[in-house]
Amino acid sequence: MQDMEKGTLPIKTGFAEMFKGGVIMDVVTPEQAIIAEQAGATAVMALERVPADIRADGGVARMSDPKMIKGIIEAVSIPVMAKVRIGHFVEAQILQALGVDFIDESEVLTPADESFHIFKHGFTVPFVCGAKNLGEALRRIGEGAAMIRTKGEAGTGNVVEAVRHARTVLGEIRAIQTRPVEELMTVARDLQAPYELVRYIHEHGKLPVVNFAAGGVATPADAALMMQLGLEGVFVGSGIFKSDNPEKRARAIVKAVTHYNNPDILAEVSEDLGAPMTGIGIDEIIEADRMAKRGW
Ligand SMILES: O=C(CO)[C@H](O)[C@H](O)COP(=O)(O)O
Repeated sequence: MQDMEKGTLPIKTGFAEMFKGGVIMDVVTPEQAIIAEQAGATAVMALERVPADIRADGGVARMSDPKMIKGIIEAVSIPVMAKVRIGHFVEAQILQALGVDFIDESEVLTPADESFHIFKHGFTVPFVCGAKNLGEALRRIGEGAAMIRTKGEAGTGNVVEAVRHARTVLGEIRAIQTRPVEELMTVARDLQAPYELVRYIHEHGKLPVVNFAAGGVATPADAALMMQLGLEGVFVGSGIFKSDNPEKRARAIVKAVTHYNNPDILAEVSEDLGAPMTGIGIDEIIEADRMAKRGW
């Protein structure tokens, strides 16, 4: 799609701005990618299994087969993202060589490195990364992420963790704005975040990159909830293609994100969608299976 070979940080973050107000959908086949594009997705995330299936299957989840990613790139005209394991910079080199438009360094896959994330400034392709709190978001931005998303708890169809992470990040941003400037170095120390980025938050009251919701969004109401909380767009993985009527649900979620403040439209698009994916209660997940705790 876009030539990212000379991708500087402003080009990468500017590209992410184009997704604002939109829905990015996980797809596992070219056919699903076409459904997503026709429903109005602003981008697709190409992967072999949606998070609900990764969770159900267990084992090691890795970067998808390049052939499958190429098939999806050929099928659609919207940007195509794909996932690498946390810290797996060789998987990222491969995806960059394939020409994907964005890389998700994702906790949904099995981490390759427990201590170190990818040095994303070293790539021309832009990256999106998950975060549970502001410190984590700023560390990823410090490493070069051009976009942030809440981690939520992917593959559960349960929005509660995405809400928790969104409220945490946005609440921490508001708290920084109230601090006098001389306290910001201590704030940076406590958050384990780069000082210059804490200064940016203090001055602007927002992250320096686009901030999306992800992990557990399954209904139009979930998507609108994340927007009303203050996020700038939504990733939906399992919620669409693990539901009864993916075409209709995909269109409904896109409309819900566009009209997130209009309850009449939200009521209309929520009607007769067929069964949503079966969700999982967060308490039903054992600690070891929590995807959100991967990465730091
Ligand atoms: O990293 C992601 C963005 O594509 C995940 O796939 C996303 O969090 C999806 O989670 P879910 O399946 O719960 O919607």
